Amino acid sequence: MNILKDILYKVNLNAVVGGTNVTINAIHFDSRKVEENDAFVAVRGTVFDGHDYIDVAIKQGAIAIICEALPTSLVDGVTYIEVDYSNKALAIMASNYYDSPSDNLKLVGVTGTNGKTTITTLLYQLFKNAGYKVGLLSTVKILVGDTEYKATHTTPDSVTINKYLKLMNDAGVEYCFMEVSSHGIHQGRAEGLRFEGGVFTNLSHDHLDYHKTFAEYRDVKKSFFDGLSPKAFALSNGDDKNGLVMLQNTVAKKYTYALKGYADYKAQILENEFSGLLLSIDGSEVWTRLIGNFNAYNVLAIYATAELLGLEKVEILRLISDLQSVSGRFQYFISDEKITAIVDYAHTPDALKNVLETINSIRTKNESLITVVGCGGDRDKTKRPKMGHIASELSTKVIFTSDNPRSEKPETIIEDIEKGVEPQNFKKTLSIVDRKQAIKTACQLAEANDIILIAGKGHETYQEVNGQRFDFDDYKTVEEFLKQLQK
Ligand SMILES: CC(=O)N[C@H]1[C@@H](OP(=O)(O)OP(=O)(O)OC[C@H]2O[C@@H](n3ccc(=O)[nH]c3=O)[C@H](O)[C@@H]2O)O[C@H](CO)[C@@H](O)[C@@H]1O[C@H](C)C(=O)N[C@@H](C)C(=O)N[C@H](CCC(=O)O)C(=O)O
Ligand SMILES: Nc1ncnc2c1ncn2[C@@H]1O[C@H](COP(=O)(O)OP(=O)(O)OP(=O)(O)O)[C@@H](O)[C@H]1O
Ligand SMILES: N[C@H](CCC[C@H](N)C(=O)O)C(=O)O
Ligand SMILES: [Mg+2]
Repeated sequence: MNILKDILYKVNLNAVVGGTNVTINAIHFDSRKVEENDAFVAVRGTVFDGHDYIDVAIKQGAIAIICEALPTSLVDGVTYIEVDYSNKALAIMASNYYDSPSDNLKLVGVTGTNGKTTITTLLYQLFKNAGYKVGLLSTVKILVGDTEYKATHTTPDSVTINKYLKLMNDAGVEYCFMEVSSHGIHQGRAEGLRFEGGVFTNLSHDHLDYHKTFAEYRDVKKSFFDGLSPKAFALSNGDDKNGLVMLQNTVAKKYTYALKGYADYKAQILENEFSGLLLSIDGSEVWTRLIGNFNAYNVLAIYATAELLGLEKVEILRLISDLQSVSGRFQYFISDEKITAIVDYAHTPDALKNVLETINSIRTKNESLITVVGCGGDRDKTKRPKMGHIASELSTKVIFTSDNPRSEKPETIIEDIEKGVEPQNFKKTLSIVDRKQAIKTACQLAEANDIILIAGKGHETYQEVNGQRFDFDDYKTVEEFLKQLQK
């Protein structure tokens, strides 16, 4: 669809100057990408204000400007549209432009602090193995059927989302599972999409640099459920303190899942080993390769979602037992020297605590747990001491190191982490700025039967320093060092 009038369908318009019966080539929110006959949507961001780039966009060929405040001088031949909230207008326009692609498949959004990638990726796997054509929008990658695209965000901008949903339509995709991040909700990236269902995982400390307070962070997540339609389902974690808050005002059909409290979908952990989890779900036993208590929640959420989407219970249980673990999520190997190396994406205090507690519940007293961990630069600083505290309290030894310092000084980030270490735990800790050296040291310290946890970067294959991404892969690095040590 490329007539401006049609692209603006369902957008709340405050003012229109100029004609809307014009043909638009593409929609952009970045002036630097605008070309002849495009529409430019001026968005107020965290650093810049798109309104300052309206003139630049017009010089580059924009023939329609969508903005929250009309410029004082208008250019002839350009159509100006004033809206309340550009981000929302952009998302609705993107959906119209790509012919409402979310109407043509069953889209399920997963939100919460941790577990989104795990749940969406495993739902993708499960539905694929059930014989359907499936799509995935995740932190790790975007999949349109079997075709893979690079992901730059957990939840991409609305134009990108709709572009991929359209590709999914063209490829005959029936189900799409997508991560819905709090930044994504707050910036309206998922506005205007038709969701078949929404899933809430859990809420714990993260992104308090962006959302300022925990209440604001919670309310942003909740607003995703508030926006679901009466035909959709809203599935929430009943054991999470904020699980029922998410369902408070939604008009969608409400369901809960829980291991502890009362819920529509219940599970119990029967066995929790390094090789996997034995669960009882809705009275049936099922074995899965996924490890740790927190994954019992993920598996239950997957089961409930598949059931709500219409799959047979017996079939779902069979498919769950076939699921392969997700890259960078509790990904582990055991070296010839019997050292276990685990790479995990735990980058929040709660995730780190869960992973360490899982390892501690499985390891014996004679086996040491050596943790290598850091915190991202230009991200929530208040989680740093918390992660330092948790890592040093729950490990035998800890090496603090760098994890995407971005524009910050890595030494300063490490100092912030160290502030959370209790005096009695200081002797357990070391700080090595270079992540490669930190991993090498962990390998040298480890003895047979010990466990090395490398947390925070999971699937990432880079280290981001001052706007540049250098190749770096936790899994490959630890694999190489443990091999070298064998010689
Ligand atoms: C903090 C944040 O979320 N920023 C996102 C936001 O950018 P911004 O608000 O900083 O934009 P800005 O640079 O201030 O610019 C404002 C507007 O002016 C425009 N502009 C700017 C300059 C110019 O010359 N011309 C021009 O038109 C920009 O295109 C933009 O539309 O909007 C951009 C477009 O959608 C995003 O790419 C960008 O993500 C940045 C790169 C980012 O790192 N985001 C992270 C924090 C993020 O979104 N993470 C979540 C996952 C979090 C989780 O773990 O749950 C995610 O979903 O990925
Ligand atoms: N249900 C869960 N509850 C708590 N922690 C979890 C849960 N699932 C996974 N984790 C932990 O959180 C880490 C990140 O998991 P995952 O990538 O699935 O989360 P995410 O929500 O997609 O994160 P992001 O916000 O970065 O996209 C895992 O490596 C694991 O340590
Ligand atoms: N989606 C999260 C990922 C954090 C991963 C960690 N390795 C880091 O760079 O802080 C973020 O952008 O905050
Ligand atoms: Mg994710």
